[in-house]
Order: sequence, then structure tokens, then C-alpha cells
Amino acid sequence: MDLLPIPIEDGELSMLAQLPMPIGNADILARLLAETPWRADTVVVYGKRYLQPRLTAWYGEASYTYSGLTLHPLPLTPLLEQLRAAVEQATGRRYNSVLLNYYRDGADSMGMHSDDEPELGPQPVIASLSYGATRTFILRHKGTRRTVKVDLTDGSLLLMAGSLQANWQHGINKTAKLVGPRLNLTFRYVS
Ligand SMILES: O=C(O)CCC(=O)C(=O)O
Ligand SMILES: [Fe+2]
Repeated sequence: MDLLPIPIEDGELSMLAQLPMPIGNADILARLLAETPWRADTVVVYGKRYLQPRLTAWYGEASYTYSGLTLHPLPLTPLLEQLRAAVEQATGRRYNSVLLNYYRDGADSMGMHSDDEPELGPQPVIASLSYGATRTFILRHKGTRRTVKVDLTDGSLLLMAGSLQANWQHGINKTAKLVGPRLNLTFRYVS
């Protein structure tokens, strides 16, 4: 049940195939989908407003600003507290916030970005937990443009650390394949 390192230059990446939890993956997915007050947010990119191609929710203690959007946090629910404890146990790190992303189908996506906001610190530690449909996580090196792909399967935990955010971007492309709903939770420490 140890995190397995994924060899990558200029950053740290590791993965656990299944986060240990006393509740099954399908139940966790169903509860999170039902309990979360999902938002369809607009973001401002180069002065233009766009509807995000996914639904989101932000939980934790601190508000968070990205792409011209300030997210005011909701208090963690008992299930999110349970997931946070399991993720802290598996990774040996602490988190005070979690961003939920709901990809309704293959048309939902996340553009290439780095999670490098100053409030995440110089070497952000981000633990990314996935439930539901498998989607491909793409990393692209900012210098060489080399890409690395990681399939994020149901119940998996991916840990990004060290200089990964400084040197790589990551995202989730749309897919023409028929895929069901996917939920991703990124646990962060915001100060
Ligand atoms: O859905 C994913 O796996 C990626 C989420 C992500 O990159 C983020 O929330 O910053
Ligand atoms: Fe990210």
C-alpha cells in the first residue's frame, strides 16, 4: 500500500492504485456526487469569460484564487474529512483544502496548467484522488515539451511534489470515447 514512484525528471510523482477506505469506491462516488453543491463557474482567460468544461466545489479553510476566480470555501463534510485522513495517512503529508472536479462525460476536461499559486508555497504537495471513469492525466514539461501520460483509475491516488509544478503543466483532455462520470479531488495545503 506504498506509493510507487513514477520516474520523471525535474519533479516528484508517485501513485497508489487504491486508497484504502472502509467504504467502497462506488459508494464514495455516489455520495460525493449527491452531497456536493456543484458550481458551473466562469473563468477569465486573457480578459474573456468562459464557462468551465466541468463542475467544481472548493472545501477548506482558506479562499483560493485562480484564473481570475476567487473560490470561497465550504467546510469539509464528514466524508471529505474521512477521505482527507486516509490521504494524509497514505502520503504522510497534511492538507487543509480540497478542490472537487466533476467530469460529467468525455466532453468535460481541464486545460493544461500548473498549480503554482503563491499560497501553495514554493514546492506544492498536491494529492489527487480519482473516482469513477478512468481518464488520462497528461503532463507536459515546460522546457522540453516532453509529455508523460498516467491513467487515473477508480480509487487511485496520485501525489505531485517537489519541483513538479515549477517544471511541468498538467491537464485532462476531452475524449471521444464513451466515458461515464469521473470525480477528482485535489487535496492541497493553502496558507
Ligand atoms: O482531474 C484531474 O485529475 C486533475 C485536476 C487538477 O489538475 C486540479 O484540480 O488542479
Ligand atoms: Fe492541477
